[in-house]
Amino acid sequence: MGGGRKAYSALPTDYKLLEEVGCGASATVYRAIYLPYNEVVAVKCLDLDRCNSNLDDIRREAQTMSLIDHPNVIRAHCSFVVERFLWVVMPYMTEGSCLHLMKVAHTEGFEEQVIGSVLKETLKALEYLHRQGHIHRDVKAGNILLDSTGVVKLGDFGVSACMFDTGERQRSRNTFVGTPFIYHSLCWYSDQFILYWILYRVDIWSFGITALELAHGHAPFSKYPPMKSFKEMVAMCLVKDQTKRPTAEKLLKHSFFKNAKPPELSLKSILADLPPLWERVKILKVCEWCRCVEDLLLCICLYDIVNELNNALQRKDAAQLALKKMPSAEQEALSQVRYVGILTCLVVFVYFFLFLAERSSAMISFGIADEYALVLV
Ligand SMILES: Nc1ncnc2c1ncn2[C@@H]1O[C@H](COP(=O)(O)OP(=O)(O)OP(=O)(O)O)[C@@H](O)[C@H]1O
Repeated sequence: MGGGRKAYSALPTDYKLLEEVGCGASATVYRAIYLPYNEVVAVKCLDLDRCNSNLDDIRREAQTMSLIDHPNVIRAHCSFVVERFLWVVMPYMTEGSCLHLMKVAHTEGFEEQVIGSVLKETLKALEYLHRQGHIHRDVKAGNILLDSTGVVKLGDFGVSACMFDTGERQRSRNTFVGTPFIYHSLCWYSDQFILYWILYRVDIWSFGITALELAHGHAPFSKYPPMKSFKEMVAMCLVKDQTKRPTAEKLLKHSFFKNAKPPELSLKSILADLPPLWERVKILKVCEWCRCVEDLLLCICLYDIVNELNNALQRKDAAQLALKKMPSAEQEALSQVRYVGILTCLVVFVYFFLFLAERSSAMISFGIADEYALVLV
């Protein structure tokens, strides 16, 4: 590897996998030690059996990822196949993704200052990628990684996104991502340039959605009334007509980013007093498990209620047969009482269901808060 970059070997025995620090649709990410340098790295293990792309496509994407050279974009040190997994070795980002952080400790989203810094760094990454002819296509809070010194990097570029792409999307990825430099020069001389010009703006749309994601729960336009510039910036990204969306370069000049603090200052507030990343992953897993148990209990409850209603109806039918001998006024009164009973049951059932549905959606935040308190104790 040239350009003064450190070389990393493709020997799995040179890496000691430690704790799991993240899990995506097709991959698990581990904190690891690269033994020859005694350096902490992240190893993303992609399950090739769960991927749609062939190995050559995946290799090419990983190679593209290793050509990236920008402080705000995660670059792969190297990648190689180990049994049915592709290992992608990359710098370890001690605080994980923004999504992760929000789930564990900022369920209401981040404050304006933090959002401004994180988004500005992300935008710098996008501006670089677009200038190089790349389209990220998977901009989201789960792919914005942070470290304890306030470094922000856009991750997951060109590897996991391609895994599930098929048809047009896959073709366009191969065209625009697989051969960026040649393509970039060629497209200046062809109609395809127009296509490229439009396509990269999908990243701007996702960027707008990511901005809302980071502010989620904040009701961003109410809790912080002065966020007018934020609102305006997001609205610019979420214009339906792609040609009217701004470029990353233009967005960077927006007043919302002009006032953004450097991340090493603003991120301190959200990173303070948290357990290490791998502990947080465990907490989230426990919460996920609790949610599954709650769902299971809900199913059992519903099953019992439906069973009970069924039995009640059967009892009613049996009683009606017996009542045929009774005088009609008495029959009427009794059946009215039964109908009221069944109706009450149904109303209780609906209320109970709504209550549990609401609880189970709120559960993850409460669960995390409780678990987190336990860890801190
Ligand atoms: N270099 C890294 N350092 C530290 N943590 C990481 C690193 N890369 C990924 N992670 C953590 O692992 C999680 C899963 O990573 P991955 O890239 O597979 O996730 P994803 O993009 O959220 O999933 P998907 O592939 O389904 O889109 C991330 O959300 C992040 O918390």
